[in-house]
Amino acid sequence: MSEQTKASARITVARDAGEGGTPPVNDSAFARWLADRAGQLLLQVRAEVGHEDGKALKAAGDQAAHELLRAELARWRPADAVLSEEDEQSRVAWTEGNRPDRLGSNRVWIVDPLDGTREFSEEGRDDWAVHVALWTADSSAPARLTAGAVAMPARHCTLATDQPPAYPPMPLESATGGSIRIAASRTRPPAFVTALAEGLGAELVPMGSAGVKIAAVINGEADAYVHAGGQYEWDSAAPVAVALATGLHASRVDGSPLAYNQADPKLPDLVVCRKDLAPRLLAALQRHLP
Ligand SMILES: Nc1ncnc2c1ncn2[C@@H]1O[C@H](COP(=O)(O)O)[C@@H](OP(=O)(O)O)[C@H]1O
Ligand SMILES: [Mg+2]
Repeated sequence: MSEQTKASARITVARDAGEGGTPPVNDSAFARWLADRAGQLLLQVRAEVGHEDGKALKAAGDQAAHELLRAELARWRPADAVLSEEDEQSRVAWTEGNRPDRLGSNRVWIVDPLDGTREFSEEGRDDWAVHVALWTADSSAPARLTAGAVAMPARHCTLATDQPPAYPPMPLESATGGSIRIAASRTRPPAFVTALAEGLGAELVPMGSAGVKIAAVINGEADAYVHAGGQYEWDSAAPVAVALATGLHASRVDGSPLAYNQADPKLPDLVVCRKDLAPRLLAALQRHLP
């Protein structure tokens, strides 16, 4: 047995032994419960596998969290469909006549078992998350996202729609120097983001994980999150569910609405910010769109 297989076996044993009890019936509370369980498992994987081989750690984390989410959703929400980053066919853009179950389902869990995989593999970094969202076809909720949870276990923090956080306060000029703080990917920021920030007199705040960046806007640590150039539904569904429940603005960078459980799961760009900032930011973004 290789060292990695041994580590995976130990983790599986520990996961099975770690009883999660009976989860809440309420979908939002269930999303929090599930994201927290996967988050705790990921901390365990990190501790057991170690950071020596980053690739092995990423693979072990992705797999362990994915399997836990899959198993618990099958056990506690057996009638619901699932769209998970780690499913083999998750990136397929489906066509009529060849449709996965989720496109005909009323309830679809959209999950990212480990968002910020790169940061998870880097020792000392805490900007990675577990995303669990529920999309329902007949929902009147914005973007039809009826539940969402973002667990950030290395930050000891989980944001979820069962207790939507308070709307972030306007930042004090004394704290920010009056400039807008835009959270952006530390490794794959949009090509235009430096020019966008210069045009707005804004400061860029690089971080890993879409969930952590949207959480930063929710917590008031940043004023906006801007992304373009590629992403999938699971990267944003859960944190956008919490941001919308909090009352924040979330849309595509051209201002059009975000839509989930689409035939093609690509959702390449988005902006999340306080409502007062949205008109100014969207107008500035217009100048950078093709
Ligand atoms: N250009 C791109 N194409 C596809 N996915 C992208 C992307 N830029 C960012 N992402 C995904 O968005 C998530 C947040 O990225 P970042 O930390 O760079 O902001 C990551 O998810 P995963 O970690 O789940 O793969 C990353 O893979
Ligand atoms: Mg992701």
